[in-house]
Amino acid sequence: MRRTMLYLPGNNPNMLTKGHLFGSDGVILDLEDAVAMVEKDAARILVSKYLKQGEFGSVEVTVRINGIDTEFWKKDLEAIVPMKRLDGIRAPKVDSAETVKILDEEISRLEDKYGVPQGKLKLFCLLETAKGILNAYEIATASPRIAAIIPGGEDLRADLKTERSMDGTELEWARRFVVFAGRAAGVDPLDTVFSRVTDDEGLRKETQFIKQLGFAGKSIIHPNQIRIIHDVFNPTEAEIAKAQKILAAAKEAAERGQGAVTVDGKMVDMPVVKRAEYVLVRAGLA
Ligand SMILES: CC(C)(COP(=O)(O)OP(=O)(O)OC[C@H]1O[C@@H](n2cnc3c(N)ncnc32)[C@H](O)[C@@H]1OP(=O)(O)O)[C@@H](O)C(=O)NCCC(=O)NCCSC(=O)C[C@@](O)(CC(=O)O)C(=O)O
Ligand SMILES: [Mg+2]
Repeated sequence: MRRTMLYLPGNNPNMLTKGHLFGSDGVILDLEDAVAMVEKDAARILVSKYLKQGEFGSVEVTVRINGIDTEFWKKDLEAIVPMKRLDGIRAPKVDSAETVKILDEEISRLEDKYGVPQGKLKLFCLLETAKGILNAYEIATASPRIAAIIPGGEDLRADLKTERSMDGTELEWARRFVVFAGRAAGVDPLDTVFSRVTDDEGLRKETQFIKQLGFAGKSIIHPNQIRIIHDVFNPTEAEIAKAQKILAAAKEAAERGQGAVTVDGKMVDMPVVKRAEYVLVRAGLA
């Protein structure tokens, strides 16, 4: 599950040490925008050291490298690819399949060089420009490494020459498009960060909205955001009971040779069964 992926600034030993203890599904050790230019080299060394020696429990560990238009990205990859505890790479500002190919080739070269199984490292692509959003499907299908596509809301707002609103209207179309592209490609659509770290109600509302759109989870910047997002994504007891009732009724119907049946006055057919199964997957019961 990728309900929550917590950013840990790569130059902050305090956050790198305890970041995996808060209960998020993943952590993102950041070498890009959370790290000032003068700290880039120090952060790379620190992150590499944490991947080598640090304890991350069972969370999914990714590193956000710098963009391929910078002088840093190759050095970033060289420092992290050999490290056993790395599960994936979050690439910023991906705007075309060509960007994915460049990243893919370099990661493959380094996997070969360091004896890492080919394809072990997954790619999480941040789409942070209008061009990147429009190319979402070709990006999502550009390599078997792609695990997720993610709109980078803050950079995208800058590219769109708009501002952050309370309800995120300016991102609505991009979010819907990323969900369609991700689901069509069979990769996870993950949402961008919610920047108002003390606005719990705002976060809950936004999470309910993006879950309803079809996102699989959300990037986060503060540990306090984890509980709220899990609360929204985790099925309730009532949802679990309903899903179990639907699956039992559908099984009985199938045994009688019926494809559709009524449960509590509503039709249950194959798509409803699939959704019920997904509820149980999210509850960890399937
Ligand atoms: C916001 C703030 C400064 C607030 O700090 P404050 O210190 O005021 O918070 P407090 O409440 O006082 O912290 C209480 C205790 O929790 C600890 N604690 C807090 N945050 C923690 C954490 N993340 N990990 C572990 N520990 C944490 C803290 O160390 C303290 O521990 P202690 O001192 O021991 O009591 C802090 O959270 C923070 O730096 N966040 C990460 C920021 C970041 O990474 N930005 C870049 C990624 S986004 C981006 O790039 C946008 C994107 O590119 C992509 C996209 O959308 O995906 C786009 O374009 O959209
Ligand atoms: Mg960004």
